[in-house]
Amino acid sequence: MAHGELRGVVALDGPSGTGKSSAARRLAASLGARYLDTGAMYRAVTLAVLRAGVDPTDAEGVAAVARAAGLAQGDDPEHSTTTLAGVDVGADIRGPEVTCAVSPVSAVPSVRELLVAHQRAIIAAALEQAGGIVVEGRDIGTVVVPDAALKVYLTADAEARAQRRAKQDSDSGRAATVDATLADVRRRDAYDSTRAVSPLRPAEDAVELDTTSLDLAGTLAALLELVERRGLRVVAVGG
Ligand SMILES: Nc1ncnc2c1ncn2[C@@H]1O[C@H](COP(=O)(O)OP(=O)(O)OP(=O)(O)O)[C@@H](O)[C@H]1O
Ligand SMILES: Nc1ccn([C@@H]2O[C@H](COP(=O)(O)O)[C@@H](O)[C@H]2O)c(=O)n1
Repeated sequence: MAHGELRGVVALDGPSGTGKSSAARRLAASLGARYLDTGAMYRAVTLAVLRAGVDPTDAEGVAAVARAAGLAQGDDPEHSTTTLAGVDVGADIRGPEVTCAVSPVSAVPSVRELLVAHQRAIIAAALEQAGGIVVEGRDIGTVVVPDAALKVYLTADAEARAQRRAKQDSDSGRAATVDATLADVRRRDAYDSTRAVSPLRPAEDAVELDTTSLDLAGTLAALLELVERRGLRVVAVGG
């Protein structure tokens, strides 16, 4: 079904496993918009840190690696790419070592400064070229794009999120029990929401959407309705 085109920025924030990436990608694709996965950018810097043998809690070492990493993040919703010095790292950034170390790396203020500037540049170019972009992460509505046309904060019960993530891991050949995944989800959310800089929290003007009892199609439908209600969908003449 054609949904018309998005105008402006849709910011999707929320804890781990609430469906941000899946929903954001589909929303962008169905609205002819660009898509930015900011979590992939923090993951790529974390991969570079681990490869360099730097301690993820060593703020100065981490910042130096981030500056030299040569990170590039694509914004095509059908083919989201993440590269370091021109080499694709899309699969490597999803491994357990990166997932375990990404929160401390993301808490380093100079890493956030560097990546937020990078994200704003990608967003500005996308708005100029395509007119609309869906951006997902933890601080999009609060810090990266505080004037986003629509801010949505996705939530879901921790157990539902752990079940989704465990299924995703087992589908992609990574064994993980729901209990271990639940512990990981809780650990990461606690770290992300209590860090000093840009903690995970809903923007004051964000719409909260609980996806616990929704499937992906239901989440997408709810998002499309919010876009529609805000008047952010432009239908081409004759479309
Ligand atoms: N509403 C939903 N109902 C059922 N499963 C869902 C729903 N939304 C997402 N999923 C599934 O849950 C898993 C995690 O979703 P996704 O990666 O989009 O979450 P996320 O919020 O981006 O997580 P993270 O921040 O950790 O990257 C995926 O396998 C996805 O297909
Ligand atoms: N805007 C963001 C996005 C992500 N993070 C950190 O990256 C981690 C991985 O994110 P995923 O969405 O890929 O799971 C996340 O746990 C945060 O630590 C961030 O700080 N800000």
